[in-house]
Amino acid sequence: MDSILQVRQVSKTYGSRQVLHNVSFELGPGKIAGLLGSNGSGKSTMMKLIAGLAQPSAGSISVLDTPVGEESKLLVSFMPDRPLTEKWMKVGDALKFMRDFYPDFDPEKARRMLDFMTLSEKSKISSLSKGMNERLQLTLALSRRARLYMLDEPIGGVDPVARTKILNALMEFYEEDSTILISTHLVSDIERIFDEVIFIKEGEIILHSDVEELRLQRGKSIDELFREVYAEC
Ligand SMILES: Nc1ncnc2c1ncn2[C@@H]1O[C@H](COP(=O)(O)OP(=O)(O)OP(=O)(O)O)[C@@H](O)[C@H]1O
Repeated sequence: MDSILQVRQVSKTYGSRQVLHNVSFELGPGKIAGLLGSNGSGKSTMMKLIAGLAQPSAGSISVLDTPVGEESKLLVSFMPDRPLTEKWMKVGDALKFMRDFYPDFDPEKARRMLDFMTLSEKSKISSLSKGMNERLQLTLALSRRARLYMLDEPIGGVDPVARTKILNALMEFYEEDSTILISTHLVSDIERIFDEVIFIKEGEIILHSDVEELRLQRGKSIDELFREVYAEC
């Protein structure tokens, strides 16, 4: 398998607290993978390390054989769980900001996505609802021509209608040769789009599997399995 992402024996410690324990996994091209875990299991920390926004305490990460650093940031588009945009901006300013910052940002794709999302370039970001803001952040992240997209809780805290819209946009605008890693604990809404899932519990990977194989093997939906595994958390 050609690997897009390689995570090798990564640990992360904050002060005296170890939040990731010897994590290893790989993702191939053209996959949508779910990074699933309950609150505090280490999903955001893992994504920040892959995005190069924090350093592992041990181990190594590479994207398309490029060790995580300045160069790998050009290959990875990251939608963090908190917006990168400033509240004073209008949606159009956010597009300009992205174009100035990232040479691979595609303004045409962003405009098509904004239409799909029923978002106007003239809207002030501070006036957007949480669901609309999530739509904007997803638009900005997916409008880069990256090889790996990472979306941290893209449907967190939004209503079911907005969730469906966000997931439909993801399927509509996803480039099929790229790879997407999506963190969430809201599994039932989103499991239909995953090719594979990674379960992370207390900073350790406890399962990494193809979704179809897992459903066949266990005779359960991913959501049912998730609820079983995290029942005691
Ligand atoms: N900068 C930090 N300093 C100290 N502890 C941190 C820091 N960032 C995260 N943690 C701790 O690391 C653990 C994992 O947090 P993380 O945000 O990665 O989990 P998560 O799975 O994304 O959770 P959630 O679903 O709640 O966002 C938590 O116990 C958190 O308190």
